[in-house]
Amino acid sequence: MAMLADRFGRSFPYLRLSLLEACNFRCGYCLPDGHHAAHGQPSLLSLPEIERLLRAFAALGMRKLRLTGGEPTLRKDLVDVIALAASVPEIEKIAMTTNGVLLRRQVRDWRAAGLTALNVSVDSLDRERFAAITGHDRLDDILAGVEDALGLGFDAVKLNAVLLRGLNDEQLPAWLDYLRERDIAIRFIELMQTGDNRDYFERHHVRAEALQSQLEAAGWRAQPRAADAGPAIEYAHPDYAGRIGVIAPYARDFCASCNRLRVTAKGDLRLCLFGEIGIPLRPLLQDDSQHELLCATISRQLGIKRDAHRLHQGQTGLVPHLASIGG
Ligand SMILES: Nc1nc2c(ncn2[C@@H]2O[C@H](COP(=O)(O)OP(=O)(O)OP(=O)(O)O)[C@@H](O)[C@H]2O)c(=O)[nH]1
Ligand SMILES: C[S@@+](CC[C@H](N)C(=O)[O-])C[C@H]1O[C@@H](n2cnc3c(N)ncnc32)[C@H](O)[C@@H]1O
Ligand code: SF4
Ligand code: SF4
Repeated sequence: MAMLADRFGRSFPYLRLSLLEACNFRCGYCLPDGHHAAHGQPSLLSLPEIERLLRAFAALGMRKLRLTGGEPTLRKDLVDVIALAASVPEIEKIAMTTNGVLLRRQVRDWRAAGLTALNVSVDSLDRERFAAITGHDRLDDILAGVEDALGLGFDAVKLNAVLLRGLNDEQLPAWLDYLRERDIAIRFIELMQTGDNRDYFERHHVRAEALQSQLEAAGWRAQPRAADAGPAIEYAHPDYAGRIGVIAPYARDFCASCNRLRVTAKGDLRLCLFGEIGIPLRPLLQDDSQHELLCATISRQLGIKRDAHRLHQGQTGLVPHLASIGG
């Protein structure tokens, strides 16, 4: 079967699957008022639907799956979802992005079910700042869960912090202390505008380039990217066990290395994080006999994937907030 490719020569080994839109946090840039269930919301994809979806993407060359949300760990059958993904032979990497609140209690179960990599969002190492940004005073618990995860033999454990002017953009020294002895990556993400966060964006957006120059001046060196890697440019330094990544979506040519597709919790294919259309796949996930049609539908849609987002023009596409698609 043909591998997924688009008009711009890009291929797509990486699928980001959102397991649900709900979240238990209230990050100021994402869900400042918390999650509110929409009336008449369709039920989440069932395990058989997820299995058909993963088998189709795997047949089309997907080798890395990321589970995301909302908060993916709120899904009651998460361990079954991970085990199901692990049973698809072509899928080599099963990663998840989480706010980390359930790490301490559940990370061993996720690892045992087959999770191979973990990204945890930690916007600040300062307890009060963390609570102010996320709406929850849970930093200590989350960091303890990260320590647990580091002992479980994951291929990678990474942290994510959204760079926020005036809230956490002067905390590099604390991060450097944290990274000195730990084999972990912290990735600083440039805040992205979405449909709902315009005022917050205007107040707190800060370009990531200044941080990159600062790192380079201090002897951090950019590392080569793997073909299935996410969008971070990762830097290493001989004096530190950990690494620093920078995700700079407003940088020139950011989208040239796009290698990922998304499926929402309702089963819509999204060709871009900031795309204008959702292609409903759920009707094609109802029976194993639909496999070929499902694969052909996904492949065909790649023909209309755009070269890049239009964030510089303030076009944020369908997403009201990144919890609605999984980032
Ligand atoms: N604009 C844009 N942002 C992205 C894209 N992929 C990931 N991000 C953002 O990068 C941040 C970190 O994403 P993660 O869920 O940790 O995934 P990742 O960076 O692909 O992770 P790795 O596979 O470990 O490199 C989130 O804020 C995402 O929204 C993308 O295709 N476009
Ligand atoms: C949408 S969350 C979903 C997974 C999980 N709830 C979490 O926070 O890790 C995925 C990632 O997107 C990031 N994110 C959310 N909104 C963002 C925005 N407007 N700009 C940049 N990153 C954002 C979060 O910090 C998180 O690292
Ligand atoms: S960034 Fe993640 S944890 Fe924060 S509100 Fe959005 S979905 Fe929830
Ligand atoms: S913004 Fe769209 S095109 Fe650009 S890297 Fe992200 S998903 Fe790919």
